[in-house]
Amino acid sequence: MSGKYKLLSNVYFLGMFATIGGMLFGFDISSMSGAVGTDQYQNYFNHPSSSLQGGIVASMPAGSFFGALMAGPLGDRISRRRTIMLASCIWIVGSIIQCASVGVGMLIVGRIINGIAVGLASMIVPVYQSEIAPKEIRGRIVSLQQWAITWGILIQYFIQYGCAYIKSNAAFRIPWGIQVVPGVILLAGISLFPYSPRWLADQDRWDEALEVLANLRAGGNKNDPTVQAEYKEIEEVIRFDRTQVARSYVELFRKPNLRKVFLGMTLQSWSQLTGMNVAMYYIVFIFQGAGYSGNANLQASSIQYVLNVVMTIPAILFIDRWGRRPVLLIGSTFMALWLFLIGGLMGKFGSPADLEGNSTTTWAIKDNPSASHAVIACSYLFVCSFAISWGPVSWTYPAEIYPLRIRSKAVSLSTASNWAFNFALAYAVPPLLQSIQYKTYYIFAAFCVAMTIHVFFMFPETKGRTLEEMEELFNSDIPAWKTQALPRSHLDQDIENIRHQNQMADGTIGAGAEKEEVVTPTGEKTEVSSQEGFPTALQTPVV
Ligand SMILES: OC[C@H]1O[C@](O)(CO)[C@@H](O)[C@@H]1O
Repeated sequence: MSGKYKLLSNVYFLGMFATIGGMLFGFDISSMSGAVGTDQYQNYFNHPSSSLQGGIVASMPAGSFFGALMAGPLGDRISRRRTIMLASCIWIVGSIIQCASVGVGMLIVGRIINGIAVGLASMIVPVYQSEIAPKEIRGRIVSLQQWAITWGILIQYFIQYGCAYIKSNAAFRIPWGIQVVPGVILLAGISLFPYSPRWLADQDRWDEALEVLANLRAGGNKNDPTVQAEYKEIEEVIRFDRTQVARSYVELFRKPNLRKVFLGMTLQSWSQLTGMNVAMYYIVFIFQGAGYSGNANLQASSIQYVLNVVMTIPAILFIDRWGRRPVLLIGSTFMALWLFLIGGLMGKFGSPADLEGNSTTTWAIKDNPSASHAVIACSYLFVCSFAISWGPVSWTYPAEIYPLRIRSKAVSLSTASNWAFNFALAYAVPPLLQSIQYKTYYIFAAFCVAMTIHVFFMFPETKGRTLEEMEELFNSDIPAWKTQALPRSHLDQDIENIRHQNQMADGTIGAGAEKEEVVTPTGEKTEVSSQEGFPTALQTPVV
């Protein structure tokens, strides 16, 4: 392979670059946070009422919901790669419309269009990443998506913060205009990227699939045992898939897919029900409740966005070693703890508050710096607990559990669930904070307890399995809490077999048919000649 294309076959580079799609998501989350507080914005749009402002904010997640649903069929039909290109184009158009808005109507149209782009990208980027990544680092590569989201939130927050100091009447437009830049970079970059090898194989473009796989895994060597074994597995699964029911949304809700589809959708819904986006959208209100105002509030908020970026890094580095289940379980247990503490501290040390010019914060801690600091500390710890766990895993898990024939549509549904709850909470939280004040945190804490129980009993461990093996894992009767200790992936054994066969063909080792013990899915032990290789992908070597 020519050196020029080296980068374009480096999984880290491809995975990292594709996450610019995730960055758009982050931009989207904080694209209003700074603008709404400026006089220029308020005067230009005639001081939108709070419900109109709510509509302006929520128009983006609403667009994203539909974008995520559209991404599934598009990803199958025009390819993952072209869907990312399409998302970039739509994003550029939406950003230009927002930046040039001459009224609320145009602003909302621009935000809906941007939302559609984000919905498309938020669904298809993790699918593309998971399909190009080898199983050993798949969790890490897909987690980059969440990292990019956190960067997007942070960068956009600071751009808006900075623009609030520019005296021009048009300053509030600058952050929306700047959004065009990542869209153009993503479009230009992705147009040079390879197609997903799994998508190519599914289109019967087998030679190209093998070529891309060889480039991604072995510097272009198609005979490399790793490439051969993975290619063989993809081929087996696609042939098997074709004997199954036709691909349609209806199939998603039938056995054996229903369980996986339900898990993917609930995982994404739970990730929103942790209350993390309350911390992202309404952090100013939380800190007002803790007794912070003005600049102190803005600085405290920015620390939280920085923590969100920093604490996603350990997840990226270690997710493939730690596994998905422990990370989810520990994350939600701690989040429940911090939320109960925030609610408890506010309940004990707070009192009804009538904050001038703000109708949302009706309960606050006054003149008790220790209690205020404790609430802020818990809120930071909450963000850290989310960033290291549910943030990345809520993307990794759905992108890896579905078979190819339904992957695109099923990830569409799980991503759309994220957006549906994102939208609902963006609306529901201000009135909740106003009416039941600090008790709102107890509701989210209770959700965190519920999700911990749900994960413990229902979510199998997926670390180190190939995408093709998931079928077997989810259809087995092994209880979820025992899946952590299952034997290693059979792909590793297949690779060893191919290597062994190659050595025999080379004459490097003797022709004696060594016997190896394997366990079939039904639990029987049997001896297989390693000379023959493993006849099907369904055997699991004894470890
Ligand atoms: O990092 C926080 C962000 O992460 C997400 O949950 C996506 O995984 C967003 O909804 C949220 O704003």
